[in-house]
Amino acid sequence: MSSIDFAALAERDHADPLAAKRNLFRIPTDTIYLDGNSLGLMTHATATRVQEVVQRQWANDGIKSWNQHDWVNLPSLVGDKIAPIIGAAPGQVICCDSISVNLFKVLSAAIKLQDGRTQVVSTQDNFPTDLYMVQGLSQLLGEKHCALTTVDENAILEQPSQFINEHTAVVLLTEVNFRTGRRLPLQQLIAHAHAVGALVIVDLAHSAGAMPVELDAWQADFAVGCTYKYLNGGPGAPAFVYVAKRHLQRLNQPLAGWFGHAQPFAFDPVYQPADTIKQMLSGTPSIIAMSAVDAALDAFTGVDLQQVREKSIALSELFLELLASYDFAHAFECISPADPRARGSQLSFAHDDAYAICQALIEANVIADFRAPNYLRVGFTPLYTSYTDIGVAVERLAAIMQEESYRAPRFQQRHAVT
Ligand SMILES: Cc1ncc(COP(=O)(O)O)c(C=O)c1O
Ligand SMILES: Nc1c(O)cccc1C(=O)C[C@H](N)C(=O)O
Repeated sequence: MSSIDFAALAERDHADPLAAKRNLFRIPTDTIYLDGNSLGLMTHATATRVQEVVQRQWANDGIKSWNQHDWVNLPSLVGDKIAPIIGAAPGQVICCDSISVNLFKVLSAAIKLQDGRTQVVSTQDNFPTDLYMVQGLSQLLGEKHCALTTVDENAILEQPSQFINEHTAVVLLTEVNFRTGRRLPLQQLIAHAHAVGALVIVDLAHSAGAMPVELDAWQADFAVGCTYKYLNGGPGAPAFVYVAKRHLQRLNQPLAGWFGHAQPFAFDPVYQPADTIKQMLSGTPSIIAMSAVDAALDAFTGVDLQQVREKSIALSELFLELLASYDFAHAFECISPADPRARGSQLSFAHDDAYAICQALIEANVIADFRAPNYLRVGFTPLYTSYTDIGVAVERLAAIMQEESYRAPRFQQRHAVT
């Protein structure tokens, strides 16, 4: 048995320097949303902006809007808004396509820069699309030009020289593991890769907006990330890609589309890439979706990402502490690192009944998610998750576990998206 001290949690919310940011978001009624690591919530400003783009810009100004509302520069404007969140100086980030497509562009370009080296090293448990993109490129170019080696996360940390060495062309690392929430020490791994002449591509899907990221200071070569998780850009929102300034003049990305041309409206039959980050564009940007990202990013105005990180750690530690006070806690094996500095902004628990428990939580308006084979994930978004939220979530979880309501047949039925 346990009882949660909600007065103490309310005090922590009162003292929270980020508390006011919660008002910028549409929080579904009576809902504790712990899935911002998959799809962030919508801001009020986003809804207003999408209305504006659709009802006024497109409806009234039609094609004139490319100039009148600067639609044509939206990818780089949004890129420059994302840049400070990931520690990049202006001119190195652009918003476009998906992580998958952007990975294909930077992987191909990086391999080409390496002139002779062919090995791409990544982690076995990386998000599958990252590995698929290397496999696809390998099929296209042939194993002799691009070959994937996957390595266990522990092994890469314990013996970096064994896996990242003079044979390695590119190291592809996701900072935070989507399944376990484990955070890799990127700065250290980038330094090691550079010492042996390898280039590094970083996937920031679970980092951007959740913690400080210092791409320029770490000297990352390339990075990709999505805007639909902690940046709250909306379902399928366009992703971003970072190319370090030092590579911009000598890059050759293969999805050479007209928006990446030096002069798209010259309609030149011969491709001539822009010499700026715009060369990473391919086709026409999705303006409505990108406008949603643009508006959502305003929630980061004045935000200190160190404070975001501190609150993320405090929320996750609170979750663990409250959970531990219940008898049923022993059945939840936390597979995320015990040291909060080695985690992203989520906790993952292995439990034999994780799927049914997750469904029961969702029915109780605690939105968590499930990842195969038996992991329950809870994500913390410091801009809108409160300390009281954590108390309510654990209290509702306790009711589900104590009453064993998750055993009901309706919670066993699997959905297509989990
Ligand atoms: C680490 C990581 N990379 C890539 C993706 C997917 O990228 P996209 O669907 O934008 O191609 C995800 C989640 O969807 C992810 O967690
Ligand atoms: N991108 C997603 C989607 O289009 C549908 C459902 C979930 C997602 C996700 O973001 C999955 C996510 N990358 C994960 O960490 O599991």
